[in-house]
Amino acid sequence: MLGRVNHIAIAVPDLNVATASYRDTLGAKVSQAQALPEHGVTVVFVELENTKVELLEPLGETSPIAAFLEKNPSGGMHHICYEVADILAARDQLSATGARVLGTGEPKIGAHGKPVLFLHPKDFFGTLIELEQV
Ligand SMILES: CC[C@H](C(=O)O)C(=O)SCCNC(=O)CCNC(=O)[C@H](O)C(C)(C)COP(=O)(O)OP(=O)(O)OC[C@H]1O[C@@H](n2cnc3c(N)ncnc32)[C@H](O)[C@@H]1OP(=O)(O)O
Ligand SMILES: [Co+2]
Repeated sequence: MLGRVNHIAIAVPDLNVATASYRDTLGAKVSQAQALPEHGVTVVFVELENTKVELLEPLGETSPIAAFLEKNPSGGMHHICYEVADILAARDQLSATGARVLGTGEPKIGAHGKPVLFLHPKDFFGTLIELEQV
């Protein structure tokens, strides 16, 4: 079911500080910040040769990363995003095994303009998984 790692996400308390650190200290290529109100986050992508790192800052009162940052105030690794060829087939296959698909269960359009879904971290060894259809 799984294809490539599309990105690894890090929740950060201050996106400007984190972006400057990746750009100026680590010498990485970084994207412009993108606000995604439907997802409750603002994102910057760090573009690497073999994958991307997604820096996430909470946006709005009901951000899904707010509780995570309360528990990890200096930030932390938040999720890993795997590519899948058919997100609805992946969802149905996973649901049949008892894995919890988060939210309504219907894919939303993610930061790359493609359908995404999230799987509960308690079902995958403490790691929140995002699936992105490519
Ligand atoms: C789509 C735009 C962009 C993109 O790439 O295109 C993004 O990636 S947006 C990313 C932000 N969106 C999401 O994270 C959506 C999915 N997340 C959720 O639905 C929630 O955050 C959820 C269900 C993972 C946790 O929410 P909840 O309100 O239940 O928070 P709790 O603090 O009560 O957590 C319950 C339990 O899970 C542990 N937990 C929470 N988050 C994580 C995590 N990121 N990694 C590992 N574990 C996590 C938390 O510690 C609690 O454990 P407990 O043992 O009970 O303390
Ligand atoms: Co993501």
